[in-house]
Amino acid sequence: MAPLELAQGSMKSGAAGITKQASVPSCAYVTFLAGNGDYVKGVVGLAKGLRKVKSAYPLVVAVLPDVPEEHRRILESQGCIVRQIEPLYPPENHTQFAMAYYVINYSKLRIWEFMEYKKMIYLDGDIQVYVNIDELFDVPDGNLYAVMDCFCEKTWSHTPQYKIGYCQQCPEKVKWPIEDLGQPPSLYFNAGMFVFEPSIQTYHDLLATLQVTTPTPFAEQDFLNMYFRNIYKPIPLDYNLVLAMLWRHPQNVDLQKVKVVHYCAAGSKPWRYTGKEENMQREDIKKLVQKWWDIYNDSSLDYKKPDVDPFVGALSEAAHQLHCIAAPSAA
Ligand SMILES: O=c1ccn([C@@H]2O[C@H](COP(=O)(O)OP(=O)(O)O)[C@@H](O)[C@H]2O)c(=O)[nH]1
Ligand SMILES: OC[C@H]1O[C@H](O[C@@H]2[C@@H](O)[C@H](O)[C@@H](O)[C@H](O)[C@@H]2O)[C@H](O)[C@@H](O)[C@H]1O
Ligand SMILES: [Mn+2]
Repeated sequence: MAPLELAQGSMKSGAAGITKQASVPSCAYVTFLAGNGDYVKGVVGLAKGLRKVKSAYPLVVAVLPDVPEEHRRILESQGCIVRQIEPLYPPENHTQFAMAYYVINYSKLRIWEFMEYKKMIYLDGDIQVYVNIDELFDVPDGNLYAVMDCFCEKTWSHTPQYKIGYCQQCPEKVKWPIEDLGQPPSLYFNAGMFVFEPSIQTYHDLLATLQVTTPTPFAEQDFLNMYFRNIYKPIPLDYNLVLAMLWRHPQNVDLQKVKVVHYCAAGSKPWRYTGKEENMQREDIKKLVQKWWDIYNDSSLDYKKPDVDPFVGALSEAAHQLHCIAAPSAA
């Protein structure tokens, strides 16, 4: 039998007996799930999509307490690591969110507390990964990486940029009138996908800052853009195709190169798709929705628990248990 390979960061015997080796923080994908509705289908699809592209990293699902046990079991049966988080709300205010349900999205901020991971890639549950993006775990530390959003949908009609027809996706088309409106808005990312580093200091500062920040229409997306404006680094839209780009900025999109699709346009959630909303009869939209369903319905992509020889399993469990025992003092 091949020599037993214990789990990384497990116990190694040393001259002075057992010495504890600190476990190395790893990386993971993380998504967010709230409620007992149908978004769980989005997360199952995401888990299967990451498996299809052979990602080397697990998918953690941060679930609010209102996610039912049955949905949690479904996610665990698909190989997800389910972690409950507590809801997080902005200060009381009469803000009109672009979508009323956006208020629950502030709970996403809890993922900064996932300290067992050195770097994580957050993905909305309405995102699908069609090409492996594990390379993003190798980006330099110290920044938040995400794709620039688009200001052209009606959801932006409350903003000055929408009113004058300015969008960061085509800044030359309508120049920002500095003399009238001052500096143009900072580069603004879509918060459906970002690469970040969990940090307990950042987490506590996020929560403290949230409590003294007036909520705005795009809820936690606006807040994250304000908070990380000095360390935000744009990455190519291939990593998060906000669907509206297909009709708002087709010149910026090459579907052959797109790796990640974000089904955030009204009516585009595949598990709710009826084709009735504006733009939903486009051939590219119909193809992308079908592409999502092909993965969701592909049983060959279901998680298969690895077979573990009972002896090996017991030994590795014992090693894991030992890992938690403090090394005897040298004295
Ligand atoms: O009822 C809900 C609403 C939102 N979400 C989660 O919050 C994310 C952000 O919401 P959504 O994607 O609908 O916002 P959009 O990107 O469409 O603006 C979703 O992808 C889900 O991961 C959820 O789990 N349940
Ligand atoms: O809670 C605010 C949400 O704001 C963002 O969605 C918006 C944004 O992308 C707009 O630019 C689009 O016009 C709109 O369709 C889309 O729904 C994030 O995708 C989502 O994760 C979440 O942060
Ligand atoms: Mn989304």
